[in-house]
Amino acid sequence: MRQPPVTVLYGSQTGTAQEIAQNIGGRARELGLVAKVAALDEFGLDALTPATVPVLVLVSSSTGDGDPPDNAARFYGQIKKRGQQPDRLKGMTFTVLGLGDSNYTQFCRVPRALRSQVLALGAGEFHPGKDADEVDGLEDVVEAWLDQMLPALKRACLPTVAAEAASEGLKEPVPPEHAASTKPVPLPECRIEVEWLTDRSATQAVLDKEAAGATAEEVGHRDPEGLYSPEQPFHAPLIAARWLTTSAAGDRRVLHCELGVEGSGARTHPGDSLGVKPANPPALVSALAARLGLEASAVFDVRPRPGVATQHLLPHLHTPCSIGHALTESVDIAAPPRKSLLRLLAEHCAGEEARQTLLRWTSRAGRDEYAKEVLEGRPSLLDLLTRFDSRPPLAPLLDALPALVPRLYSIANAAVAQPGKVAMALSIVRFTKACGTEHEGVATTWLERTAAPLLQGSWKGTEGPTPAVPRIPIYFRSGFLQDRRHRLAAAAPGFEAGPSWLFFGCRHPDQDYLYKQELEEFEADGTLSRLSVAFSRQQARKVYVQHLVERHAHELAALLAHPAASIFVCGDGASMATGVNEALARVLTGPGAFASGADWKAGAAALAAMAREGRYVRDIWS
Ligand SMILES: Cc1cc2nc3c(=O)[nH]c(=O)nc-3n(C[C@H](O)[C@H](O)[C@H](O)COP(=O)(O)O)c2cc1C
Repeated sequence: MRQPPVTVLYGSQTGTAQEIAQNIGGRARELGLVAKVAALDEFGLDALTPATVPVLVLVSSSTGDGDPPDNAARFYGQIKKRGQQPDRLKGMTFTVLGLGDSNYTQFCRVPRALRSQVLALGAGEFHPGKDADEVDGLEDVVEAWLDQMLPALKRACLPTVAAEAASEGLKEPVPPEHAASTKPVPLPECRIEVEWLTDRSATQAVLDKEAAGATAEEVGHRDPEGLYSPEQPFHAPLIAARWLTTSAAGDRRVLHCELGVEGSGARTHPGDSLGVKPANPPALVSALAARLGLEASAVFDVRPRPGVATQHLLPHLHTPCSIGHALTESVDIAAPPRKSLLRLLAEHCAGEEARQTLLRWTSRAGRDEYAKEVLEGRPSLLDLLTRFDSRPPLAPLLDALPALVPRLYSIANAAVAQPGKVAMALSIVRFTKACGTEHEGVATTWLERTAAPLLQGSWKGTEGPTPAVPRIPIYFRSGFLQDRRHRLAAAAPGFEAGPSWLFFGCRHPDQDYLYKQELEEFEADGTLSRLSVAFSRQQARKVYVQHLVERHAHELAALLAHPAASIFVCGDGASMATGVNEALARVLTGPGAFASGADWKAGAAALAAMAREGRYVRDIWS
């Protein structure tokens, strides 16, 4: 009897789930199984049948506010549609690994929904799923789950007749790989072949189309509902830009950009965000193409390798396209390379020592080295190719590189106050890495370059470059305030608004007090009942917003006792949101919790209840 194949499908916004899925595929192959790996949208719901996919492993993250990653959005929308045949997936056996972050209100919403839909359609589980939380650190949890899941996967793949005979030998799970294992991650399977276009006129037509940029039809695209996507964005002109920080703020530079959205049909709300599709820095693109020995103007197409039957393979590549275009617009070349990519580089190193180093970094024993050299050191793909003298071929490289995905920015104004435009504030990311080269944040430096004529005062008219602006709802702080001001002005006579208190944090009043003028106006005209600003670097001791929350614990507790009281937190998820969460939990535990250091579990439960009721909303990033 033929062995059933394993299908590993992933939904991944920033590449973590993709990396884990590739790793599962590789390890399944090492166990002698036939495994294929694809993004959920590459594979497509139509192809998901018990006959084609008898054994399924799903790995997915969530993005936005519990939304599906871009490469899973179509599949997710389809599988959640009502009216599907209830036993469509009967006979399929599956498991789900969810990746999430419990700082988000909708923890693991997408993997959980995928699991319940696949179950509802009649499939059964061969192994219990797992929700892995960034807060606990993904690696240990995922590795422990894999150690248990892989033997179960092998058992699930035994043909039924053979299963009975062999089950004796497999009763004991395959022993977990030892933490100190020096075994490198498996080499990712390359699913594509590259075909170079040699016909001159066909090549020229592709280059001309790329040089012309978005067509009039694309620029003119309007959705009647105001709904846009990375594939069909609304092309918004950049109409204004200014710095929100002074030169005294040193390396902290925050840029305010305004985009025209007149006629888009979009109705943005406080808390919504913008997705902006950036382009990689031109200098990095040319240097990378040169290092790989490729002409930026060479045009290629891709086709699946024999045996790879995936519906929409690498849809982000938009082939046929030029090398320059693919490296600029389609793949993420600036992110720290994942282990599967390092494994590929190791295969194509000139020297054995370099190869061994890279292989070690991908193994469990080399985990600390990987963390130090790659996660902390942040070398780009180019840095590593240069350092290790590696030259991988184009096809596996394109298959291994994550897609260049839109970056999300909270909307910094309110549609009700400023109809027809959306604003965003972004910190420019640029620093020198341990290896000595510069790291440029892809989207922020691209927006800075795009806004340069406005910043230098050399702007003519309002026609400008056209960043893509899909509508992705999450929360934003300043939008909330402007919205409140207008709601108050428009309120019926006698309407009494409750109090509003903003805790705002920055470094120094003269350097990075973002939107100072607007916030002070809000306080003066009563939009805000109270404004408390923490300047972390104005005095010797660091003061952050969570310290102000603690300082005002009694007054805050009284306000939050109101059954309609709401808390909105926006900003850095790594330290601010965690610190504020703890401070608020203490506030809600009751007076004296700060002074006595009492256990604040009761406060944490009260916060969780507020989150469930939509009264504790966090828009955070790290
Ligand atoms: C902008 C953004 C929004 C996120 N939203 C959620 C969410 O709503 N729920 C959740 O559990 N995790 C959320 N996360 C956490 C990711 O799911 C988690 O970091 C995951 O490991 C990312 O995997 P990926 O790289 O495959 O996308 C979010 C992360 C980011 C950056």
